[in-house]
Amino acid sequence: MTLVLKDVTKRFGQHTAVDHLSLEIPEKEMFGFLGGNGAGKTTTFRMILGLLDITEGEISWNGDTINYNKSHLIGYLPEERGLYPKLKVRDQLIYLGKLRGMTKSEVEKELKGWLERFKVPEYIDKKVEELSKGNQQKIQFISAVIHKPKLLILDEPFSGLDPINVEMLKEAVVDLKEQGTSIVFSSHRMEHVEELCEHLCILHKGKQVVQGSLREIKRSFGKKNLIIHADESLEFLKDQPGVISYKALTEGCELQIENENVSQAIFSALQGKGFIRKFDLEEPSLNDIFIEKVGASYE
Ligand SMILES: Nc1ncnc2c1ncn2[C@@H]1O[C@H](COP(=O)(O)OP(=O)(O)OP(=O)(O)O)[C@@H](O)[C@H]1O
Repeated sequence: MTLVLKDVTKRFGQHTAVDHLSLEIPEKEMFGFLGGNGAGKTTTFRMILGLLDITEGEISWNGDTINYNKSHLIGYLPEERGLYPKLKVRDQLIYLGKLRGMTKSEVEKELKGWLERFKVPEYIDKKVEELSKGNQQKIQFISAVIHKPKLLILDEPFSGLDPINVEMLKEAVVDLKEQGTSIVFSSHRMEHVEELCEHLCILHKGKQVVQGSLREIKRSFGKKNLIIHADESLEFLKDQPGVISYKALTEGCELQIENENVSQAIFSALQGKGFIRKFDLEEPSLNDIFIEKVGASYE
């Protein structure tokens, strides 16, 4: 059930939106697509789903192409949310569920379960236009998963949600993954991918700049972050060999260092420099990795 992209390119006229992208997205896993505005995430999803022609390359799932409009095995939360404003939530979901091969009573049972889980059971007979944007998004998420798809593609699932709803949706996504759904999602936010995904890809201007397992990506990056809290000034550490960058914190400093051995030397250099309250060697964040690979700050 692996999703495979082989050397996939999409051009819109002269503009290359996706540039020779090759990926293997493992089954029953959560895969993260990171990238800034216009990086090519939505275009890639639309090609995976068969909603957009591929200019060059191949995409297969279980060795076959995907036709989202004809498959009840796929769920898709598009970036541009597309519910019918005048329809009641119940009627809308029954309509969409039937398109995915469900009966009315199956849809109603699943829908009630999801609305209760999202703590909005009263929305079942409300028109979509009566709901806030964030709550409409929850309904659209339900419409993407109500038929229990095997492959779920979520385009920016957390954007526009308040922190409580982000958590609620994250938990739902993790549960679906544990039940065996393969999930691919895009985000602008590194921390969401860092928290949820085993494998990821960072796109920049249509090109893949990083790809692989989160653990491997961090390990192969080599550099580490060292956080030190102390009573005395630590500015002298700026000039220690192996220190790449120094950032002063209210309680001490954060250093980017070349490798673990440098932390050993810094530990020795701190002897006799007052009371050290914290000395933590951490993996680099995805943000650090992105900045290094793309050479630009990233939000
Ligand atoms: N139908 C189209 N016609 C022409 N250009 C397009 C079309 N769709 C997308 N593009 C261009 O392709 C590039 C990639 O767009 P895409 O929507 O895939 O990016 P994205 O990573 O999803 O960005 P965002 O995070 O802003 O949604 C952009 O430069 C965009 O302008």
